[in-house]
This record gives sequence, structure tokens and C-alpha cells, in this order.
Amino acid sequence: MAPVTSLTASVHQRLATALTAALPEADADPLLRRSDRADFQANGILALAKKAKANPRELATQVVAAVESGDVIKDIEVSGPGFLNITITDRAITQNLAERYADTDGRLGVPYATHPGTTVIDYAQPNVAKEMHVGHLRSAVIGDALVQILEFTGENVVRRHHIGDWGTQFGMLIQYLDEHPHELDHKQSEEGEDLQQSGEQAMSNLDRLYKAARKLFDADEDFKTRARRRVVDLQAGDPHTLATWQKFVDESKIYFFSVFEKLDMEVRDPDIVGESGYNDMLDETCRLLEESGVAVRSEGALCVFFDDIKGPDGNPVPLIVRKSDGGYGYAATDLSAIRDRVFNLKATSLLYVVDARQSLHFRMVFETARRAGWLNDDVKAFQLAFGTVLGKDGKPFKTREGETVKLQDLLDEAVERATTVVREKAEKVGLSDQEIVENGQYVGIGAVKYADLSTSAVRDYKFDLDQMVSLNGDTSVYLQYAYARIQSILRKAGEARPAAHPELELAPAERALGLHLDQFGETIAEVATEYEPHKLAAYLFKLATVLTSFYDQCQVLSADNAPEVVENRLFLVDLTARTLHQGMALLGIRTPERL
Ligand SMILES: NC(=[NH2+])NCCC[C@H](N)C(=O)O
Repeated sequence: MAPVTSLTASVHQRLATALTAALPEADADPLLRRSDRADFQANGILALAKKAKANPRELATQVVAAVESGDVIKDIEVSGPGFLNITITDRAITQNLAERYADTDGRLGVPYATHPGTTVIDYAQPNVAKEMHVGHLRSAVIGDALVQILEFTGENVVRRHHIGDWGTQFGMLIQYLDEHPHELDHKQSEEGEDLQQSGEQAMSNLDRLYKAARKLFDADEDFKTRARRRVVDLQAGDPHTLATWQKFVDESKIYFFSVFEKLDMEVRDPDIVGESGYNDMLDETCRLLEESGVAVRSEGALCVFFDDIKGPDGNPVPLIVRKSDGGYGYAATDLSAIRDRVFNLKATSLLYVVDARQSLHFRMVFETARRAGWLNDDVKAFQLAFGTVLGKDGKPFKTREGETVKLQDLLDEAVERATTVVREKAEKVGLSDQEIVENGQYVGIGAVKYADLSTSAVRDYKFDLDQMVSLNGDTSVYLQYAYARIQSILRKAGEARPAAHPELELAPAERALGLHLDQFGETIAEVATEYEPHKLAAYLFKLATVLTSFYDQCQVLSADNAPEVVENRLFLVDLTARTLHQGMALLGIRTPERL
């Protein structure tokens, strides 16, 4: 299916042509914007006139005379010192939307990016043998949305879950498990045990083991020594030690997968390449950095120094690539991962969806990689540094007892509250028990995801379940209702089918809806280049509000309407539903048919 040229692009192209006719030497951008006064406003004439030392109003008048009007542009007039107000024809709107509607492959006429590349996204990276926290949730939700959005634009996306599966903390755990070999045994997995139950058991096993090992480590000097020896064994690749370590990784994955399943999110095992996955590259990474002079030895450690990168106390901080005891840390791993992603995976963009608290680390790592020549103008790295999740009280999100909140409990609570909301209307809508359960999940999980995605990622945001499942305001359930309401209208339409009628005159609310629908593709393109999923959320929310005003002003299934008006309105709402559905899917949120 051919992509649909947006109305903005059509108008832009006509204006640019007219501008070049009036001012041949100009590299003319008319700076077209949607406007409240007309459909569009062009603000670019003023600057162009200034540059050409021409009178702006005169130039604007020339452009108006040169513009090809008729099929798309209905009205164009000069306003103020040299702005242009542009109104487009109803026919152009309906025809444009009809083309989108006819696009049956689900793309709604949205074109692919002209120069897609390969983006490696580093997201959803919890740590082995540890509980996931709300920060991991945020990375997972934002990362997953960006994966979907970028893939939709035709980008080749490689997912990488850089889990924390390596480090000295494993010495203690491995030693403990070796001394208590049955601690990770599952109570012989019972008939019908599902991933959720195994996940919870896995985490409680790991948690119990971690606490016991920690206690012993702190109290027993001999154990401490044995544990330290295991770190050396692990790094030396001793097979037995590695096998025990692997048990922790496997157990943790059961837990991770249970959380991702609950989040209604696809994470694939081969995409989990944890810190340990780069062990074989660490030596060479250091050698390359040292040989090129990017890193130097300082007090036995291998370091990279920066003039302009300062730590929180204002003093310059070095990046330690290898410690003086020969051990490698987080930075060496990330630098090796960059080499892997650039040279093996052939990435053109590296995107890291990681907590803002790691920004200093990434600045130093990226700058080091740039100096080493691994990153450059053709291969860029970017950290989408997201803010902290706060509790209702505005403090970092904790339980009342000050403990980290268990993600599973949190998601369960969201689903529970959502189910209550769903149940209230269930009878009226005629939902079956199974639908109530399903919708409760879609609404609850959608609420958590949407709350994360609808504020700019760089900002901290408050985790407030009451607000998240509220039917009023900028929430996912509001959008889900908007979708379900359209489905209900389509069901009630009986014989009448959606069909575009470009010959019909449109009411203002219909034009507003149509013009907004036309911007779906441009919104996605912007979101994909700026890595700003909240702009897609904002687009969808606006779509739902424009739809509400449309209902206020235009009846769809009214006996007073001519049949073609009914058909045209059904077509408008159906395209709105498809756009909502597609947009929400890109955010990882389901839209139930009945709600
Ligand atoms: N390439 C990376 N360093 N990705 C981020 C990893 C996040 C880390 N596992 C954490 O929990 O904080």
C-alpha cells in the first residue's frame, strides 16, 4: 500500500513551490503550523523577506497569487505583517482520510522512514538475584514503546537487556549455595503451576538465599574468605563455580520473565545479553584504549580523564576502566558492549533507556568511545535518562515501612483497582466474567504503562494508582473507553457501514477530527527521531478529546442524518478507532473491544 501524503505535507509542498516562484533564490521553508484561526498558518515569509530585503506583506501577496489553489487549498490570505492563513477543502480532508482508511496493512498510510538504520536499544535490564524495582519497570515500559515505535518506522531494532549478572557479589552467593545445595530447589513444581507462581517462588528463594548469605558473610570471617576465593574462581572460569553461578541466572530469569509476562511485554531470551556476555572482550577493550592513549595508567588502575566532566562534588572524575587489582567494572563492560554493538551488530544508533542517576557514567563512557573512534557522527549513542518514580508524597517510591515495593504486588494492585472500575460498568455493557478479568488486566497494566509514558521521561513522576485508573483526565482507561465506545457505535450501526463521502461538507468538529487524524504519521516520525514517546501519548489523548467534541456536535447514528452522512461519520469514527488502537499498541497498551 502506498503511503499517504499528509495534508500538512501537501500544503507545505504547494507553498514551497509558490515561494520559490516568488523568490527564486530562496531556500524556502514556509514554516507551516496547525493553527486555530485557519487550518494552517505559515510564519516563514517574514524571515525570508527580511533576508531578501523585500517587503513581507508584498512577498506574502505574491505567494498567495502564485499558490495553486483548488483541490487542496480552499482559501489563503495574508494576515498581520506577512503571515499566511490557509484553509483547506473538505474534500481534501475526506479524501486523505479515505486513503488512510483503505490502507489495509494496519499502517494507516504512515510512510516508512526514508533512511532507516539499525538501533540497538538497551532497556529492561534488572539485576540477577535481586528484586526488580520501579526504575526497572520504567526502563522496560519506555524501552518497549520505543522498540515498537522505531520498528513501525522501518528501523532495524536490536534489543539488548543488559542485566547485571556479574560481579563480586556472586562470590558470596555461590559459596553459600554450594554449602546449602538445596536452597534453590523449587518445591517440586506442582501440576498446573504457572509462570506467575514460579516467578514469585524464584524471587522468594533468591531473596531468602541472599539474606542468609549476607548474614553469614558479615558474621563469619572464614565464610568471607571462602566467598572471596569464589570470586577469583568465577573470574577464572572454573566450571563448577560457573555452573553454580548459572543457577542464579536461570532462577532470576524465571522471575524476570514472570514480571515481563505480567507487564504484557515480550522479552526474548536471546536478547538478554548481560554483563557477563562481554567478559571475553574486556582485555582487548583495555588494550585498545591503552594503545590509542585514550586510557592511561594511574596508580595501577587504567583510567580515562576528562577536563569537562565533573562529579557531583564539582571535581573532575576519571573513568576507571580497570581497577588496580586487575578487576574490571561496569565501565569496561559497557565499553565492550559498545564495540559489540557497533562492529558486530552494525548499529547506527545506540539508545540506552537508563535511570538519570547513571548519566555521569554514560557521559564518560560515550566520550571515551568517541575518543577511541568507536562512536562518531555516523554512529551515535544516546542515554534516555529517565527521572525517578516518586510516591504520592513526592519522595522516592517506597512502602510505608520504607522498603522497596515489590513490582509484582504493585502490578497486582493496579489490576485489582482496574478490575473494580471495569466491574462497575460490566453489567451495563454485558461483560462476561472472563471479559471482566481480561479487561481488568488490560486496564490495570495499561494504566501503569501510560502513566510512565505520558509524562516526559526525563521528569520525575508520581506513582499514584488512584489517578492512573481514573476515568477522567489523561489516563489510558480514558483512551480505552474512547476506543470501546466507537466499537459500540459500529455494532449499533446495523446495516449502515462506514464509507467515505468526499463530496460532503464537513462540520467544524469533523474537520478538527480529520485534521488531527492526518497528523498521526508525523507524530510517530517525530517521536521516533526525538525518542519522546510522551508525544504519542499526548497525540492520542488529544485525539480522544477531539472525538468527544465531535460527539457533542455531531450525532453519528441519528435518524435525521442522510444515509451518506451516517456512513461518512461511521468512517470517521472507525478511522479514529483504528488510529487509537494502533497508537496504543505502539505504547504497549491493549484496547478491549467492549469495556
Ligand atoms: N548498559 C547498561 N549499563 N545498561 C543499564 C543497566 C542497568 C543496571 N543493571 C541497573 O540495574 O542499574
